[in-house]
Amino acid sequence: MTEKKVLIRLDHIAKSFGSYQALKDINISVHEGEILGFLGPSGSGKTTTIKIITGQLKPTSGEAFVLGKKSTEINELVYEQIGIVSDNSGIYEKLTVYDNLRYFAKILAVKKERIDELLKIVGLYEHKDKPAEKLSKGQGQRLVLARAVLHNPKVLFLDEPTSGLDPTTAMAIHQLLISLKENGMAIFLTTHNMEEATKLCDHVALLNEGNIVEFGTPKEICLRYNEDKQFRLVLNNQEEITLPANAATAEQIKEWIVNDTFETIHTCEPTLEHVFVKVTGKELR
Ligand SMILES: Nc1ncnc2c1ncn2[C@@H]1O[C@H](COP(=O)(O)OP(=O)(O)OP(=O)(O)O)[C@@H](O)[C@H]1O
Repeated sequence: MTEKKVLIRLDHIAKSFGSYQALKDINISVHEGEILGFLGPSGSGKTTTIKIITGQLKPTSGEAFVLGKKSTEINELVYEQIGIVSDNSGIYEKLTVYDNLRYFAKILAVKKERIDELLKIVGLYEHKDKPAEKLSKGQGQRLVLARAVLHNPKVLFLDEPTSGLDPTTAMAIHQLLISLKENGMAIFLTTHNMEEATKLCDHVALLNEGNIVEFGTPKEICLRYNEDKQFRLVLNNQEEITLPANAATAEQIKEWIVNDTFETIHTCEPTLEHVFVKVTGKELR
C-alpha cells in the first residue's frame, strides 16, 4: 500500500496577540483522503489556526505547511489547490446562483459542465436562476461550499459547515464531504456538533486554551474515557436500568437471557460530547 501524502502540517505552532497566547504548541498532520475535526470551545483558537495554515496570519513561532509549501510562502499555484469556506466567502449577492459559480469557474479555468454537476450534488440546481441574496441560509451555505470545491481543490478548510442547517441539508453536505474525501481531498473542519464530528471525521483534535489536549479517531478518544464500564438494559416492562460491568451483573444478565426478560442491552461508553465537556470543563455552545 502506498503511503498517504501529508497535505497539511503544523509544527510547533504558537501564536500570541500582544501578551495573550492564543496557540501554545500545536502539532498536527492531515493526510490526503482524510477529514480532520478540529474541535474546541469558543475562543480556543480554531479560526486562528486555519488563518495560520492558509497564510492569512503569521505564527509567532513554529511552521505550518500546506501541500508541502510553507504557509508564509503560499503562492497562487498553491491557492488554486485550496478551498476555504468561512464567513467571508466572496459570493456576489446580486448575481444568480449559476452566475456566481460561472464567474469563479472562469477565474479558475473550470469547465461549465462542472457547475451543473455541483449544483445537482448540493441540491441547488432548481434554484440556479435565483439571485444569491434570495437564498435561504442553508441554500446560501451550500452555494458557498459549491464555490469552494468548484475547482476540485486538494485541501479544503471548513468553518462550521452545517451550523444552523436542517438535518436533511446537513446530511447532503456530509455526503458531499465524504465523496470529496474518497477522491483524495484533505478536509480540515471545525464544528461544535459532536455528532457530526463522530460520524464524519477520521481523526479529531480537541483544542483547549491553545493546546491540543486529545487526538485520535472519535472511537479511540471515547474509549479512553470509558472509565465506569456499564450496561444499559431495557426490560420487557419498558423499565430502563444501568448496571456496572461486574460478575454480579453478568449473572443477572445470564438469568434475564434464559428467561427472555429484556428487550435491549447496550454498553454505555461516553460520547465525544461527554469527553469534550470533561476535558474542557465547558459546555458545547
Ligand atoms: N486579531 C486578534 N487580536 C487579538 N486577539 C485575537 C485576534 N484574533 C483572535 N484573537 C483571540 O484569540 C483567541 C482565539 O480566537 P479564535 O477566533 O481563533 O477562536 P475560535 O476557537 O475560532 O472561536 P469560535 O469558536 O468562537 O469561532 C480568542 O481569545 C480571541 O479573542
